[in-house]
Amino acid sequence: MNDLLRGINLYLIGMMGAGKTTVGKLLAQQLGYGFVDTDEVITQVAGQSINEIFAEQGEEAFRTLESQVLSQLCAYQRLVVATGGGIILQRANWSYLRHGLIVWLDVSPEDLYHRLKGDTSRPLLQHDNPLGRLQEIVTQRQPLYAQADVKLRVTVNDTPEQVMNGILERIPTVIKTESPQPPESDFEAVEDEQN
Ligand SMILES: Nc1ncnc2c1ncn2[C@@H]1O[C@H](COP(=O)(O)OP(=O)(O)OP(=O)(O)O)[C@@H](O)[C@H]1O
Ligand SMILES: O=C(O)C1=C[C@@H](O)[C@@H](O)[C@H](O)C1
Ligand SMILES: [Mg+2]
Repeated sequence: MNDLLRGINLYLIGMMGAGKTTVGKLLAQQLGYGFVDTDEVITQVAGQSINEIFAEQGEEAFRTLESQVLSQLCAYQRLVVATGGGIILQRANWSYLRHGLIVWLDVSPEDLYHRLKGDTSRPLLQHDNPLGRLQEIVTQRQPLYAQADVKLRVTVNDTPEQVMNGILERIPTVIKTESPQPPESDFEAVEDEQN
């Protein structure tokens, strides 16, 4: 698999709660890659939680930080990057994501709700109807997530290990391999014609 990937980064995209952080860590371990979580880097750089950044600086400031962090990752190879759920919203981010292979973990709003109910760390879900909010956000973002190179539908029955294996199985089908060298005999035939 590492020969096929030739060090390119893997970017996991998808809704909050899709499993990008959970599966990303496993995938990095399996590939011997480094692991970076953009949400984690942002909270370290800002010295604030995501809730605090949204409340004190606003979502736009968060999106600016997110874009800066993502752009800097292009300088590195052999990374699995768990992105924030909204990373796909800014057009400029797509050129950074396209630096590597983009993998979408596609989870239904109902399954996301099941995973995240009671969670207070995602500011966009601090809502009186979190399931309705998830349904709205999924509907808005679906066409953007669908631009990924690898699209993996994940259901409640899929363990993080199964999701990781699903990603690894699909990579060979989407990697653009270098065109193979012609066999030795073809070179000889060309040389023969020239002589
Ligand atoms: N395949 C899975 N099966 C069961 N639970 C899972 C699976 N993937 C993730 N979870 C659980 O769902 C929750 C959210 O997962 P995680 O934090 O990895 O999502 P995320 O995509 O990184 O979300 P965010 O965009 O908010 O960072 C966690 O409690 C995690 O343990
Ligand atoms: O889907 C989103 O917009 C977000 C997802 C999380 O990963 C965080 O980046 C933040 O809570 C916003
Ligand atoms: Mg995450």
